Amino acid sequence: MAPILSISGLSKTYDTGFQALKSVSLDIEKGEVFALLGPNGAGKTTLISIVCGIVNASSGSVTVDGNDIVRDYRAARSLIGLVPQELTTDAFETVWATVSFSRGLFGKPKAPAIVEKVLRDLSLWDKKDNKLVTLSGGMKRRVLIAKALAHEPRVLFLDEPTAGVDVELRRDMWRVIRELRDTGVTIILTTHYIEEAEEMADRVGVINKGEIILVEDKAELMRKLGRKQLTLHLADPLSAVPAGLSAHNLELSSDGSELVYTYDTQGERTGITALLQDLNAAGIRFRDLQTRQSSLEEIFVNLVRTPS
Ligand SMILES: Nc1ncnc2c1ncn2[C@@H]1O[C@H](COP(=O)(O)OP(=O)(O)OP(=O)(O)O)[C@@H](O)[C@H]1O
Repeated sequence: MAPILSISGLSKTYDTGFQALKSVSLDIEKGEVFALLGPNGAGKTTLISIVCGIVNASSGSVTVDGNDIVRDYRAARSLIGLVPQELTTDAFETVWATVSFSRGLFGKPKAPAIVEKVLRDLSLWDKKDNKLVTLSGGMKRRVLIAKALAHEPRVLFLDEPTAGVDVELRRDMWRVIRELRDTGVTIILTTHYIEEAEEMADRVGVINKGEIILVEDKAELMRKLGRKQLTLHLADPLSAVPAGLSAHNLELSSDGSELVYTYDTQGERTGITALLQDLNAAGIRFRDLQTRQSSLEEIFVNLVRTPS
């Protein structure tokens, strides 16, 4: 299946001479949730702004469902919705008016039934006559999404959808985004919350200093780069790792009560069997054990860490 969004060799140098994007290529499949992760200033907003026609690229091309964003800009733009971070419309408008107006901006004919469906899907229907100023933060965020959906885009960009919101609202937003995905909308979200990517995404792309340094299926990424730790809770504390166990990659906790073994989930052998045999031979008994996989957070920090 052809990708719904295809970005090819995209570069951007701002007037200041700063190169914010360096030949970025990326294909987004229809119906997926793609999380673009990156530290501050990595180029996420620049990338989205180019695709949405807000910023011009210096070179490269982008197509949306086969429509070039420069040559066929009308067709391309009508397929895209953008949920910005902030609500900038008139605070004294009603929800209904502001969402209907957004549809008009794309030259689409009035369609009360579609606006109604969008508002109902986002649980905003009973707020339709409320002025924006009277809404809670969570409801305002929903209005932002409703505005971006009013012209029935097939690809929805969410720029930091949960920046600065509390945990409850974040979970609420995640549910809303999942429901949208279930209706067939392709979703691309930028975030610096690893938890968000881990929770929501089918695939993860990492951008750093204007370059895409990795694109991977999320589960595959965690499997590939993930390291696992096996913690053994000892029956009797040790003062040092016994010499007989020095061949294993072991660390002893400061109170001597736990041995931590780190291994690569990618390795042919984990080494756990040999470790357990050697522990037995050394007469070390343990009361309990647990394993822990690295989180996307740890993987991400390792990826973007500048070598010192
Ligand atoms: N109009 C502009 N003129 C010059 N430099 C710019 C302009 N807009 C952005 N930049 C620079 O380009 C780089 C990338 O910015 P961008 O906003 O795309 O990053 P980001 O990944 O979205 O960051 P954040 O997570 O902080 O939003 C930054 O160094 C920024 O200072």
